[in-house]
Amino acid sequence: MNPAHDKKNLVKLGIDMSDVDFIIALAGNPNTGKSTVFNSLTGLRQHTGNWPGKTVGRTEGAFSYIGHKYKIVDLPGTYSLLSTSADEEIARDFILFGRPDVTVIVADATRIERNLNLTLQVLEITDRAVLCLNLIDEARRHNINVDHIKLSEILGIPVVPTAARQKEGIPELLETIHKVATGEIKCNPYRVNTDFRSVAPAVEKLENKIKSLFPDLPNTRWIALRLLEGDQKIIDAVRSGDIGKLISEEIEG
Ligand SMILES: Nc1nc2c(ncn2[C@@H]2O[C@H](COP(=O)(O)OP(=O)(O)OP(=O)(O)O)[C@@H](O)[C@H]2O)c(=O)[nH]1
Ligand SMILES: [Mg+2]
Repeated sequence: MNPAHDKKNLVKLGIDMSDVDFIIALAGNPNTGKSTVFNSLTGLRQHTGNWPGKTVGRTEGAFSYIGHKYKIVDLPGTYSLLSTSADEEIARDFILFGRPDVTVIVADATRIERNLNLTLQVLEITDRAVLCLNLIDEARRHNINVDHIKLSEILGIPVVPTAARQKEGIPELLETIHKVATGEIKCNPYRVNTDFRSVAPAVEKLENKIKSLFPDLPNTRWIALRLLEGDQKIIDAVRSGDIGKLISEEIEG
């Protein structure tokens, strides 16, 4: 057992980490069934539904599986990790700084193309992820057939088809989460190629600078790429030092 999460940062983000072996995040576009998956894994009854079921902020729950204690965090629905809204920031900060042991991306099987945008963004940050291909019953009804095996090969992470409302596929999802958390399944995530010769030196230079300013910041490469893209929120956070706050407070305290 070798947890990959950043306990210090998770505590800073407000997560109670006592009695936890592994931490799981549930991310995904709005209305893909994240809270329904959360409920079926934890036995809790988070409110679900189109409206007013929308999840705001985070919700935590827990479950045990084969002797391990899991904490699972239901994140607000978001189309992107390139934050423009408070909800998107909550999801991004949790994945970026908390570094969950497994990030489960809940996707709508009837809108797979649109959902892959967030999936690829999550795979830029972490290499421990599972794609939960939810609403597979709806896809079937519309004669949409997603080749989940092929998709898994391309993405380099496990893909589990589910119909969470009917609890279909949930045991398989649980088993897969467990295998990724414990390292039994090793992911090899698809990464959009950013190693172009023309930008590589710039990325490296920026990354080194960020590392020297904020030595404990994880995912400095991701931050460097956002700076080069001109992501204003990240630029502001680096300029003001806010991006390192989470960590520097810990060092000072
Ligand atoms: N047919 C079908 N409906 C589902 C499935 N999973 C969830 N739903 C329904 O889809 C709606 C949205 O589900 P939620 O679990 O609230 O979705 P969410 O992703 O948490 O939504 P946000 O928090 O707003 O992002 C609810 O009416 C669920 O009952 C599924 O597998 N099949
Ligand atoms: Mg929800």
